[in-house]
Amino acid sequence: MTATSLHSKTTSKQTLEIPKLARLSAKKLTLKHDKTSIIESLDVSLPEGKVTAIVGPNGCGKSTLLNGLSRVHSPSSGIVLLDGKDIHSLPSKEVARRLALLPQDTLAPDGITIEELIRFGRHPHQSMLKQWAMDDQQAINYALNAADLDGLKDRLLDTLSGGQRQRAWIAMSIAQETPLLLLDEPTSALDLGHQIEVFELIRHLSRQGKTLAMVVHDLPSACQYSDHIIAMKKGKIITQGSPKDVMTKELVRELYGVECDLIPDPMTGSPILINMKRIRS
Ligand SMILES: Nc1ncnc2c1ncn2[C@@H]1O[C@H](COP(=O)(O)OP(=O)(O)OP(=O)(O)O)[C@@H](O)[C@H]1O
Repeated sequence: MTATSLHSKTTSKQTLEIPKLARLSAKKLTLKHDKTSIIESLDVSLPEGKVTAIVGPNGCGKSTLLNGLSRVHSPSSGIVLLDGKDIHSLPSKEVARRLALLPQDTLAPDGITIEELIRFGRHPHQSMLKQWAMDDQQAINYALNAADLDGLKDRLLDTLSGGQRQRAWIAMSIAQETPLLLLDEPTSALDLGHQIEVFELIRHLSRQGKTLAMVVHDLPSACQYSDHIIAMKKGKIITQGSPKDVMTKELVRELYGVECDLIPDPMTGSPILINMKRIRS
């Protein structure tokens, strides 16, 4: 692991074609587990070309929402629109060319290497008419490099540490080269250095035109690395907007039962949380 950030590495090496924007939104979306509504009649839209952080306490429905938006979870009512069309009416491959989801729980076949895992990300780009080509290998090399995995590409996935495995899955999502990328806690297993690299990569991808949404527990990172925050509680969006506008002492207390002070980052103006103290268990 080098101290070089992914951002600087990805800008200094091969650059892939900038993908077109894709729009993802939901109207009156209701998602249930068993017969219980987790998300009810929710309207949401991801700002194009921006990083959205979805925050909120455990169990409030963040993963359920991400799974609903990526059509892993079918709505009980309401609609998810991908570029204006009902996502459930679109062919799977077409969706997979526009939208990649990195779920919280991942499962890979036994005995595959990192590079083989990342190759799965190219599947939506293959067809009878388009076999494996140079752009596929380029996308894999880019993803390996972006996730700091060049030296590990031939290692078996099940021999890796949790953080290395998480980076391999992030690389697979990047190799899919979709304009929309949804990431469920992408840095949960990563050390501080790799967390920063992944957040910088996410920001870098948004600067290339991609639309990203990530579920994040770490509020300071959500404020620092997102353009837009969606704050959820009990299956509802209680507020959303830029970190500067949204992040208040009152919000932190309401979401997490934590008192804190907020000071502006001297460089970016985004809020920094200090003096955090739990006020109820
Ligand atoms: N497969 C399932 N079957 C039944 N209930 C589920 C299932 N998955 C999630 N739930 C319930 O749905 C609610 C929302 O879960 P979800 O995973 O979306 O929350 P979350 O905000 O992502 O939580 P966390 O921060 O802990 O990951 C929780 O009450 C959870 O227990």
